[in-house]
Amino acid sequence: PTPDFRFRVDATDGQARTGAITMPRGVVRTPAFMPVGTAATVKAMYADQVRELGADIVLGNTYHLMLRPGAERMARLGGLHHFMRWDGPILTDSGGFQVMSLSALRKLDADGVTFRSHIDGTAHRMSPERSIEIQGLLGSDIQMQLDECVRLPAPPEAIEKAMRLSLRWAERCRTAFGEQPGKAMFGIVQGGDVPDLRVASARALVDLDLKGYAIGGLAVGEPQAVMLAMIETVEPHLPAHKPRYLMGVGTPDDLLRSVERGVDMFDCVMPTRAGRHGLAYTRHGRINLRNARHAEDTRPLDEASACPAARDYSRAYLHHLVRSDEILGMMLLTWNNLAYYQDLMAGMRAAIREGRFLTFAAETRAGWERA
Ligand SMILES: CNc1nc2cc3c(cc2[nH]1)N=C(N)NC3
Repeated sequence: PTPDFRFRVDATDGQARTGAITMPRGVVRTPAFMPVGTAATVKAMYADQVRELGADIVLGNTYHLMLRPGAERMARLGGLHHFMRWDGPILTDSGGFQVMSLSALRKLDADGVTFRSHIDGTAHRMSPERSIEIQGLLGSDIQMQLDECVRLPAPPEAIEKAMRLSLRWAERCRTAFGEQPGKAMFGIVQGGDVPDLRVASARALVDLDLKGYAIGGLAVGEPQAVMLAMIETVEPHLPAHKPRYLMGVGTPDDLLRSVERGVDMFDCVMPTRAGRHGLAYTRHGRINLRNARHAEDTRPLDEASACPAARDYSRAYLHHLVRSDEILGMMLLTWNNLAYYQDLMAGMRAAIREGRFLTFAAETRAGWERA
């Protein structure tokens, strides 16, 4: 690991790229999938298991951690890495999206957002500066700017207003972040589903010379085609030598199609949340273990997997655990799903290196038909 934050592209295959981000806390192989660790835990997983299944970096949430246990308290306790026993890099979201999607009674102004906690109703204030301060107190390695996320569909004027506010907040976050060797602050491209606004946002953020660029305001219920069109609109305006991070994405198919279009980093609650609801992602496709057809199926989810949850337990047993609402069912399916996501990312990285990405994607999709 190096004293600074560095991104390198090792190989490309069309728009797809594979490489690595090196930081003092470790190396992140790209394309990378970041398991979501919202409340200082990747739900139902030990940190060691998350590492063993191949994740190099996890995501934490400013919004949740500032409410509980509190940013200053987390700092007193030694920071998020020590607290949750994860010694690799951590990326933290800024709270912009969570305030809009989780908090009650929020009031947004040019200076920030005032909101009430969804946990206990207490009032809180988040400004660009406070978001960066909190992410610093948590010990975050990659910090996200505070942005304003509009829910789609929305009138173009509202989308433009939010995009311009987010740009002003990006500048304030960059000033507040200052120079922190080994750490990074990423901007977030906004602009909804309006191509011209997306391009204007991307170009203005690139002028700020940030260390990485997220594409935000997507994966909020829009059709996959719209999401892919926005990536294609923005990608040519982002520097090739800096990471691109698509926030909140996605299904295995979303990942394949987004990597194909030049995205390097992802986070999504899909594999962990689906696991808790009895859904297994496998190379044969998605399997709902609650379904009675599994009641006497002695096969494992995937006998070829290196993950014990996929290889060593019968579908009948997993079906029983899910039907019985047993905690072990959530644990094993979360483990399986995260392992499958990491295997998919590793497969993409190898395929890009060997110049066979499109073949890999086609073969992967073909495998899903046999769930
Ligand atoms: C689940 N979909 C999703 N879209 C997102 C979009 C954003 C985000 C988180 C998301 N999650 N965080 C931000 N700070 N801004 C944009």
